[in-house]
Amino acid sequence: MPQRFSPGRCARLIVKIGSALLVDADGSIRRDWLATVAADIAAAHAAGQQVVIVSSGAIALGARRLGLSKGGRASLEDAQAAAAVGQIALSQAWAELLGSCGLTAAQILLTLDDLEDRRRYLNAASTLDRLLTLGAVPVINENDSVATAEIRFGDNDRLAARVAQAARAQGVLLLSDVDGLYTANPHRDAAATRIDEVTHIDARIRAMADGGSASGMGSGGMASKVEAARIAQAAGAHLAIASGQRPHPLAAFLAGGTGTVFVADPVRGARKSWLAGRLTARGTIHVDAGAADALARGASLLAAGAVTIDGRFTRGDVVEIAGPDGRFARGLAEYDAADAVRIAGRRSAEQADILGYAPRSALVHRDHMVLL
Ligand SMILES: Nc1ncnc2c1ncn2[C@@H]1O[C@H](COP(=O)(O)OP(=O)(O)O)[C@@H](O)[C@H]1O
Ligand SMILES: N[C@@H](CCC(=O)OP(=O)(O)O)C(=O)O
Repeated sequence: MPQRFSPGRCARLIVKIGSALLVDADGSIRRDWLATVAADIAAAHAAGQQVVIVSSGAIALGARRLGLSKGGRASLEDAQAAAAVGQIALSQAWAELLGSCGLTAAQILLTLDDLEDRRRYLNAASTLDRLLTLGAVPVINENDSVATAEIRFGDNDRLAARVAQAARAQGVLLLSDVDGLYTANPHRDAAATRIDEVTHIDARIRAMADGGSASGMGSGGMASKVEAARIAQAAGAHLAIASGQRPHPLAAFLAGGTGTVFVADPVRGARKSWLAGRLTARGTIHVDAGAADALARGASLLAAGAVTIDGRFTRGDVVEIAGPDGRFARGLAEYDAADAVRIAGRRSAEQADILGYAPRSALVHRDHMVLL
């Protein structure tokens, strides 16, 4: 295990547990195994660490109880119903198992919007902070019963990375049925080898990860873990993928077990890190090559460099910025879309006449922009 991520030293650690680990093939909770995870968390807690659990499994658990096909994922309505039934069983199991180790479980169910909207994000962050300070162990899942197709994470990997950001955690551990990122899906390619450390996620790394879930219970596959890693890195947290197949998986990893570590980027400001981790944007500003170069060197985006503008956004909304080679930055719009369209490609001197008011210094200011 690379020395740069020492999970035992993280004051705050997020541990995400996938459906395939939590739920048996017959649809029941793997209680004995889960008890060993609870014991590991209690040990970490006793050593002074604050641990947040992101627990999948509601849909898989509920599907069995409702007799739904395809693990409850045949339709959005099935998944919503299955989650409503499964989540009760899941919370009960966590409350009992953590309780028997002397810990207080605290459930939080989040939707994508709770973390994408800055005000709601700050609200969720302060709830988390308070719970951790009070010594409780937050157990988080997506609120699948009300999540809709458009407004949902759909996988708990990216949710865990966003939670790490909200909790200002130093590390995320994704426990899965596979012990890391391989050069190809190891279930399909016997020659695939595990990668120990990734500092920069590029197209080559993304191409290694399949989106499908071999167990048929999970949803994200490796692709969502790599995307989660990118969010965590940008938030200044290390992320590791490790196997949860055996009892006491957290203790095994903390003791130096194997896995793939995605090394954190240098920490940036809280707002920029929130921006980098966002999953949605209201529009896209397409810029020319000159503007793309200027932004890469740290400049603000001036209206003169904009070529076309897509989407409906208002001032302060998050927009993506795409150059000739594709999307490369994200920031807060200084104008509503309608005004942005009117001044796109125009020099500063022309803008006041077009707008009828004094133009702002940029379409997207560099203080409210991150390069991806
Ligand atoms: N490059 C890869 N390296 C490792 N596993 C991969 C890769 N590409 C795809 N996978 C698949 O990802 C699966 C883990 O994702 P998933 O089933 O969603 O797990 P979880 O329920 O833990 O989120 C592995 O079992 C494997 O089949
Ligand atoms: N929120 C869903 C889990 C979705 C999910 O990410 O599953 P997994 O890929 O197993 O971590 C549930 O509780 O069933």
